[in-house]
Amino acid sequence: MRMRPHNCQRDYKILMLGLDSSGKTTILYKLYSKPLVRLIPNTAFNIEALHTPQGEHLTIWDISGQSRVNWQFYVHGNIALVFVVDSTDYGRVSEAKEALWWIFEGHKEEMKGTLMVLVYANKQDQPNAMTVDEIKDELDVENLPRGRNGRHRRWHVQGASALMDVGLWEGVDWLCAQIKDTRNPRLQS
Ligand SMILES: Nc1nc2c(ncn2[C@@H]2O[C@H](COP(=O)(O)OP(=O)(O)OP(=O)(O)O)[C@@H](O)[C@H]2O)c(=O)[nH]1
Ligand SMILES: [Mg+2]
Repeated sequence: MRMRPHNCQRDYKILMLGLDSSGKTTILYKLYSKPLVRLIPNTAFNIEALHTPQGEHLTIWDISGQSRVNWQFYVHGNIALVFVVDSTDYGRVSEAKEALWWIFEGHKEEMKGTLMVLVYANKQDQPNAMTVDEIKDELDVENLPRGRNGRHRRWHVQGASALMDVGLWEGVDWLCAQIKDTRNPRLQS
């Protein structure tokens, strides 16, 4: 059975980035290929809004990885970054790391409110895929710069196969749990 986010109650903007061909659009398509789906396609990006039966609302912006320069136009105002990696692409994993770090280091002001990083280690259906731990180490996710007021950014590397529809909702559910935590006054800093 699919896991669905069950604890998001407001509108949240979420940015999905990653190198070209990592699987972003496939992930988006799989996540929203349900009766709840509302699709707003565009040439450079896709936006999908999910309304769950409980009234939760996530808006995910899927930006093409082909021209990374364009990413700068979308980095502002996202509560979370979803970064997608092709786990089979050993030749470009260092480029993926460089891209991930550039998002944060090159856009400190715009990204300061982005408190969560969900990495999809995608294409796990392939036998030669790097593991979740390998992707975590290759991207050095643990050491990403801190957010607003030096606040620790929460991160999670989720093994996934967009093709087989595996791991995607687990990632979304993690995001929703983190978003819920940010509303918890005890955890505000
Ligand atoms: N084996 C496998 N292939 C996948 C998976 N996810 C995506 N693909 C394939 O990877 C290719 C690229 O997928 P896209 O979703 O178009 O990649 P993208 O990240 O949106 O690429 P850009 O829009 O160019 O930035 C397609 O041929 C997909 O079928 C997966 O989990 N496993
Ligand atoms: Mg795409």
